[in-house]
Amino acid sequence: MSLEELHSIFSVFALPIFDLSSNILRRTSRMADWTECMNYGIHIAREAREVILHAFRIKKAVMLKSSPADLVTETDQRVERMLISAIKAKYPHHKFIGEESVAAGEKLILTDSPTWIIDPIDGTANFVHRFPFVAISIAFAVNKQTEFGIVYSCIEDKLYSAQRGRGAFCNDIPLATSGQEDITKCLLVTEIGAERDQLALATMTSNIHRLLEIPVHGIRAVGTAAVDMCLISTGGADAYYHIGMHCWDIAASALIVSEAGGVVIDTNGSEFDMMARRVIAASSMSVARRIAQAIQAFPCERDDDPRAHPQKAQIEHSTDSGNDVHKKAGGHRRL
Ligand SMILES: O=P(O)(O)O[C@H]1[C@H](O)[C@@H](O)[C@H](O)[C@H](O)[C@@H]1O
Ligand SMILES: [Mg+2]
Ligand SMILES: [Mg+2]
Repeated sequence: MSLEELHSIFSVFALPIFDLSSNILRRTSRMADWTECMNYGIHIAREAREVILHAFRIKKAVMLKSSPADLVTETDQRVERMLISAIKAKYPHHKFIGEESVAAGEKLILTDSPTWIIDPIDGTANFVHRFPFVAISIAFAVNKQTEFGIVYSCIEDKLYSAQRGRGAFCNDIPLATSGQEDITKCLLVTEIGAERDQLALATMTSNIHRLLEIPVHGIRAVGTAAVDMCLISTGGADAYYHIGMHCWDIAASALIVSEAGGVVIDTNGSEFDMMARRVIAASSMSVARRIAQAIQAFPCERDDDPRAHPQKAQIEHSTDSGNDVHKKAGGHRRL
């Protein structure tokens, strides 16, 4: 009987054993070595990359989610299905939070159980337009703490990985942030996101304006939050900030940045919370705090808020990227 099943039985009686079993789970996860799990995650990410590389080159059926800029394709759904079924086959008691499973109506609940947090294609708009920055992001959490993170930038063939307490790597080469402490010497990355309402757009553009006038050296947007953040871990950029992304976009890369010697905080300056949909990842705390001081956030429902992720109305939209964009019937999307 798994510890999670033990939890559910004894928690009903609220017996002292319940505390004992959760303490066992905590101690076990602290002692556990998740290397074998991470290596399996890397193995299936490599398999998923082959599917993405093939689909990258061909015409795609594009569907819309929360806005005309929030795209999804059959490949996103197929890759997520492939990853989750491969993991279930090896680790049947593990839990999952997947971007496209949540979009299809699954509840987003992070428990103490071993949980895989998956974005099958981070940078779907790039994928649709054949803009060559498309990543698979896989994080693994136990007791709500990320134990390892994998970000595979598929077209670049750069596999970023980190295990808690054991450093960060890109294609097995150790990573280190720039360590930059002077905001006026920083190159920033951010994302414009899929929000197209006036408040979000005004907030995003005023944040860019305020940061540029500090001044900073520049601001870039690669189109995938996961790769943006991995660039901080390489020292290729010095800080990333974003409001509105989801846990699956950044759970893996947040660990990769911190294991490369960077800092990851909330945009309000408090401790990072992967469900809050706000993040600053930086080469140093002084740069992170300076960005927190300069920017404002627009309101976002937490990822783990039960009211979040309602089935969004599907919007008709045409695109000039040579792909067919079509309306999805209402209700849950097939996965
Ligand atoms: O939907 P995918 O998985 O492509 O994730 C991207 C979001 O769609 C953007 O809004 C967001 O701004 C980031 O670009 C994020 O990577
Ligand atoms: Mg994403
Ligand atoms: Mg995605």
